[in-house]
Amino acid sequence: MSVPVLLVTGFLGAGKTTFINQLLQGDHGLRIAAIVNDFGSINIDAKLLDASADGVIGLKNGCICCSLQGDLLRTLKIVLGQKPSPELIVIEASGVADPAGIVQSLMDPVLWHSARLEIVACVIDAPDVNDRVNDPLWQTQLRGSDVLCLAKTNGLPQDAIASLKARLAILGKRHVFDLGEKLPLTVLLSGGSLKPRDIDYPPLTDSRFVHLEWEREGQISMVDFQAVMTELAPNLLRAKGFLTFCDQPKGMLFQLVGQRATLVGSDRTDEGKCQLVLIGDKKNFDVEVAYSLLDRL
Ligand SMILES: Nc1nc2c(ncn2[C@@H]2O[C@H](COP(=O)(O)OP(=O)(O)OP(=O)(O)O)[C@@H](O)[C@H]2O)c(=O)[nH]1
Repeated sequence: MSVPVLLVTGFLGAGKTTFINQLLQGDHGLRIAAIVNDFGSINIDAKLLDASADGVIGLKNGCICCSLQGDLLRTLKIVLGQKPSPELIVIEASGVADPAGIVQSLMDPVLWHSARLEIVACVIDAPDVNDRVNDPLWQTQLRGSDVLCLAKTNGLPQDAIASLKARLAILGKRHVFDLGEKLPLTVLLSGGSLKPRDIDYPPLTDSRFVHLEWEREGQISMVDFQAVMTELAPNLLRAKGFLTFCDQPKGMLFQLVGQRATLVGSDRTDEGKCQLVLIGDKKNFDVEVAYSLLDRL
């Protein structure tokens, strides 16, 4: 029998990993396998996904919408060969991916017999919509999806959420869910087209992003790190990493989306090691400058 595939897309930092973790922890009773695509070579998202998934496989060093299409198909075959086999496969696209490229790969007629694309869900950072609405990649991700899932609605008034849903409906998206309402998986899956589909536009090849990966053995100073990030943040779209700070007993997970940064204790850090990924727009993020600042830490 063919295993349904849920493809989760959405802009950098929209909330895809958080959403998938909620799915993995849900009481649906399904065996779910997750495939996660990190833009760089450091597999941060795979580490953040809940260990309860029936196998989390990270695909790194490229994007499954273009350079890693072959890897995606090979990985799906491995996942499908697991015993017992998964009842749902969730694929998390990287935040720079055009879902059309991934959908194209999944339309492979041989694969379709064993894994069928059920639905493409786009996670939207609700408070961020005004800043993103004219971004061509954001628009492409929206257009290539069957359902939209609004993340980060906690703290937004109900009428703001309702008007956002109405606005997205005008863009042709009838199925807009608020993730704050703890969406049942069955409801989400029922929003799909449930049949193979054609792509009616060429996938976007977006090379406007640059990223930097920085690793360091040993601890760093929190004050110095905050100073570096304060300098870099205005030119970043996304940053995430596991860090170990002097005088802190535990490693920490650092997340930056736009100008919102968080630092929380984490068990998933590698002992005594720092790993950081920064992503920005080529126009204003200077990787060399960023490296030189980080290397002073
Ligand atoms: N307040 C709040 N924060 C959220 C919510 N969802 C995600 N976040 C935060 O937003 C940041 C990014 O979340 P992720 O789930 O890693 O986003 P992502 O889309 O997987 O990010 P990339 O894959 O790196 O593009 C993290 O700091 C999350 O804790 C939410 O519903 N509410």
